[in-house]
Amino acid sequence: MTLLELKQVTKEYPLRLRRGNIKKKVAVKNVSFAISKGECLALVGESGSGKSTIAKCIMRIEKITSGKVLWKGHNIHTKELKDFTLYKNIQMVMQDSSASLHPKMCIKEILAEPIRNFFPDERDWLEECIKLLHLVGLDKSHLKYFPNQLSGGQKQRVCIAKALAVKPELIIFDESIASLDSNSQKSILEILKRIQIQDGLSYLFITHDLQSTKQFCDRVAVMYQGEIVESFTYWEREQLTHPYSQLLFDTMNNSNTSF
Ligand SMILES: Nc1ncnc2c1ncn2[C@@H]1O[C@H](COP(=O)(O)OP(=O)(O)OP(=O)(O)O)[C@@H](O)[C@H]1O
Repeated sequence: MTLLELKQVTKEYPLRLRRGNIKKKVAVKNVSFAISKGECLALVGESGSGKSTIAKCIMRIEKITSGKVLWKGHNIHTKELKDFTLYKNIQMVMQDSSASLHPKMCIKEILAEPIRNFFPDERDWLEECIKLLHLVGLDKSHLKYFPNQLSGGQKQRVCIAKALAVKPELIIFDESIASLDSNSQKSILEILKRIQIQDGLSYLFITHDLQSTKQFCDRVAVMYQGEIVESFTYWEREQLTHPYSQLLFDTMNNSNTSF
C-alpha cells in the first residue's frame, strides 16, 4: 500500500538580488518517488542537493512550485488534508534536537504534550511516556530532566520518542542522527529498525552518509543538484549509472566506518 507519493515535484525559492531584482533558485526539480507501508527509503545526497526542501514540502512547511505531494492519494498541499490528519500521520525528526525541544519543559511535559493533543482520552499518559522512553533506550528517571541536562544523543532519543508518541505511519528523519557518535547512531538505528518491523512504520531517512543507510534502508534514492539521479535496492557498484552515486559508493567502500 502506497502511503506517500511525490509526483514531479519542483520547488523554486525566490532570491532577492540587488536593486530589487528577484531570481529563482531551483532547489528541487521534477522529483518523484513513493513510500509504501513498512518501507524505509533513504534520500542521500550532498549538502545543498535539495533533501531538506523535500522534507519541508512534505510537511507543508514550504509550498511547492509544481507537481503533487499525495498522502494515501490525498493532496497534501490543498485543504483536502487537515493539519491534524497530516501531523497525526507524518512526523519529522530534525537534526538539531535542541531546537526541537522546549528548553523550559521537562521530558515528562515534552512527551505528554503530543499524547494529550492527539489522544485526549488517554488516561495512562504517564505510563505511555515511560513506555516511549523505554522504546528509545531511556528510562523513567529521565522524565524529570530538562533538555539542557541531557546529552546530544539522549536529546535526539527524546525527539524520536516525541515523534513516536503521535503513533504516526511515517517518520521523516532529516539528518537526525548525523551529529551522534557511531555507537549512538548504531544503537538508535537498531531501535528504529525494531520498531519498523514490529509496528509496520515507514521511514524517509535523509542523510549525506550512504554507509548509514546500508543495513537500515530498504531502498536508496540518490539526489544530485535537486534531482533524483538514481534509485537502487541492491548494493552492487556495477548497477549504478550516475557518476555521483558511483562516487558515493566508492567513498563509502574506502571509509573504515562500519555499521
Ligand atoms: N529559504 C530558502 N531560500 C532560498 N534558497 C534556499 C532556501 N532554502 C534552501 N535553499 C537552497 O536550496 C538548495 C537546497 O537546499 P536544501 O536545504 O534542501 O539542501 P540539503 O540537501 O538538505 O542540504 P544539507 O544536507 O546541507 O541540509 C540549496 O542551494 C539552498 O541554498
